[in-house]
Amino acid sequence: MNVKICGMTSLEMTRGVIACNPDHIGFVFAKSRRQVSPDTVQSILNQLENEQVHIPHTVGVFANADTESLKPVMKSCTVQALQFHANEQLDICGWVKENSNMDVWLTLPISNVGKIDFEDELNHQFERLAKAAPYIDLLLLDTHDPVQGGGSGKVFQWDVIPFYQSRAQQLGMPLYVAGGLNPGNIGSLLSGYELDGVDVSSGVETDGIKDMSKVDTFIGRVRQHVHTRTSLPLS
Ligand SMILES: O=C(O)c1ccccc1N[C@@H]1O[C@H](COP(=O)(O)O)[C@@H](O)[C@H]1O
Repeated sequence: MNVKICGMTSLEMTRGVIACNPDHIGFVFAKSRRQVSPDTVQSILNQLENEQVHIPHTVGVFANADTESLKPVMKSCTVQALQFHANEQLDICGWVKENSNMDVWLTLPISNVGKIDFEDELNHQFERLAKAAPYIDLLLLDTHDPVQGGGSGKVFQWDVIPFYQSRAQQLGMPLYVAGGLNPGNIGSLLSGYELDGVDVSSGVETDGIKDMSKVDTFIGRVRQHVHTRTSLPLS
């Protein structure tokens, strides 16, 4: 069971989050109040390397990305995975693999729709990603957010998770869950579902800034639910 803490915006915040021992940290390149530039991220990573801090697997987060928007990150930043939200065109997954050695994480947006619509949505999503599947390393479920594509702090109806788990397993892809997680609801998510990983941003913040006490409690609760699966895409 892996845990990603997303939305680092400063050196001090990144240092504090890393001290809580997450498996992945995320930097948001999408338009968001958490948006950071590739140069800022690289300067944070360089400084931590100079301090000999052990840096976890790093993920860059995009929404509605096109290849032009990826180029500055691929050129000047050493994040190890790119996470795509709200991408209409999935050719971008193959393009990343042809042009870098970065992992590709694809987010599937979950709307809180009724059961019949949900089955249509599920089929549509997996038909759409079939062609790009060879280039995708990991699937992430997040609450559909029509405005910025993710990071809304809202929970989706978790009872759809097993349907996505079985499709992800058929494709041999790990499945992570995000969307409105926090120290108060993570225990109930993990008691109900055996996941490969979880991802959080808003729920470990106070007044829009990462709150190390919440980060530490969240990660501690995830660690209580450690499973034995080990073959996950940590570079
Ligand atoms: O965090 C953001 O600002 C963001 C912006 C645009 C797309 C994705 C974003 N973050 C990702 O959203 C999910 C859920 O976050 P939350 O815990 O509900 O706030 C997570 O995967 C973040 O990486």
